[in-house]
Amino acid sequence: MSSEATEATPGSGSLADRITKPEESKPTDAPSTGEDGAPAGHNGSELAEPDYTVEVKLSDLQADPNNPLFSVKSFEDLGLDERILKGLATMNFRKPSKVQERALPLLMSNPPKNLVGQSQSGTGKTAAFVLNVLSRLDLSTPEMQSSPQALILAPTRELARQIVGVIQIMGQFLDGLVIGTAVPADSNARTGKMDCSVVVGTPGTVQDMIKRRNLNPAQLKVLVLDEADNMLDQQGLGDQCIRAKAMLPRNVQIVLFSATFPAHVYRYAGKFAPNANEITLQHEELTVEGIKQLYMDCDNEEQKYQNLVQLYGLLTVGSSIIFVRTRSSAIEIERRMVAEGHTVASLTGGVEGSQRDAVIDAFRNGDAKVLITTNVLARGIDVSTVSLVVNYDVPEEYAQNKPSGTPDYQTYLHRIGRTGRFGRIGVAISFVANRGEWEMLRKIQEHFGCNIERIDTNDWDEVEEIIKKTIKSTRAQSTFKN
Ligand SMILES: Nc1ncnc2c1ncn2[C@@H]1O[C@H](COP(=O)(O)OP(=O)(O)OP(=O)(O)O)[C@@H](O)[C@H]1O
Repeated sequence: MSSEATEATPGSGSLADRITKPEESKPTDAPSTGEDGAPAGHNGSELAEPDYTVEVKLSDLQADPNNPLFSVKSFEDLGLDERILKGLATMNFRKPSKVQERALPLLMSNPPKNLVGQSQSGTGKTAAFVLNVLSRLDLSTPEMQSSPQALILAPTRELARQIVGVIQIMGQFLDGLVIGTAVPADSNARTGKMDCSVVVGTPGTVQDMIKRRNLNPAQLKVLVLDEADNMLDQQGLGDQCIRAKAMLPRNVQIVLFSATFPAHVYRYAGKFAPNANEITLQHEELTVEGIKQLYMDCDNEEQKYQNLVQLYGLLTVGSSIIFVRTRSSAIEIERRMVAEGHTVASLTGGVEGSQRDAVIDAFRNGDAKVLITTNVLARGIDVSTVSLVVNYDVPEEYAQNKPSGTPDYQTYLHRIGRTGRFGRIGVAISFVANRGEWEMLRKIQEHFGCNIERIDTNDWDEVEEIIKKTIKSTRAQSTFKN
């Protein structure tokens, strides 16, 4: 796994920067929502796409028992508090997805039980754990409002901030709810106390805050690990999670979620969250149907760059993410493309937090449409306008016990899962420049039993037609009619 996802500088920042009350962040008018559910400005699709012809209804997908978005129940049936239902209504969430419908009764029953939950990328795992967290809070006194009662850990600052955004909107009608963000501070930031009801953060910073007594774990009732397989499997992050858990009350409810749980991590997850209820996927259910997977042959590394530039006009049709192996190649590709007059942004683990925040925020709101990044953004990031993912380098695993040329299956699935969110269609193109990459992609295809189609770069008109056609249907399906 890439070391990019680990935190560079555990620390803590100013209170004002880190703690938000929902009422402060509430827009003056009712939040505008994308037709699919998520509010605009919080990843929702506010796409005004006039030129499509096909419409796939979200309600049709949610009525199909074989679809991961299927449910028979409504949110009302799940016994949620009125104020939380009101929050969901502003997000235009009409019906739960399969994982939400299955997980919520298990999560919310008493006495609380641990849960290990798996569901495909983009199927609404965040809401599943956030709704349980919000349901379990006691906000009856100012003292409780400022006592951390739930702790949510995520592998990167971007994901932690995104989860904070979801809680802000979903919990906006819960008076007294205060949310704290515990992510590495910029080097000049001050330290502050986490006087809030929910803390979302990265493991190193959280562990550090507990140690420095800036975060009092005494009242914690729920611990959530998002992207749990990655957190538990990755050196550094795993240790930080274990140490953070050891500092929490013994009876805390432990909730682990991910789209992927490779067998060895799954066994370990069972130890981290003992006697847990389990929601798992069959191996053949892992891939998301709406993502069209393609690959392009490139003669050499330089031709990868040339192909990317050729693709550029298509990339800007929606938003797109280009995944590369190293920070230095992200920076180099950005430099060359910008020098040639293209507008692209890059985000890697090598830059200060505030700069990373500025880049991801620009990407979310559409100011930057092409984002070059490493595995640091492979997981969890939810930007519904992403219609194209490029694997500039096929993801490879670099574990000591793995021979070179071992594909990183999980990362492939998470990377391509940045598109095709909640029933949308997206395109994922992998560049293949040598025998090794070709072999890895072949293994990925075999592993997931999926079809990764070749597109011929000798005829760019045809390439354009294939991708545009799919992106066009992507856009068609981005505006769900409920
Ligand atoms: N019940 C719902 N109705 C409508 N939209 C929903 C619903 N639940 C979630 N969504 C939307 O679906 C998108 C994907 O949700 P989320 O980010 O939680 O997926 P995920 O399962 O955590 O994916 P990943 O594995 O990539 O982290 C979000 O934009 C979210 O707002």
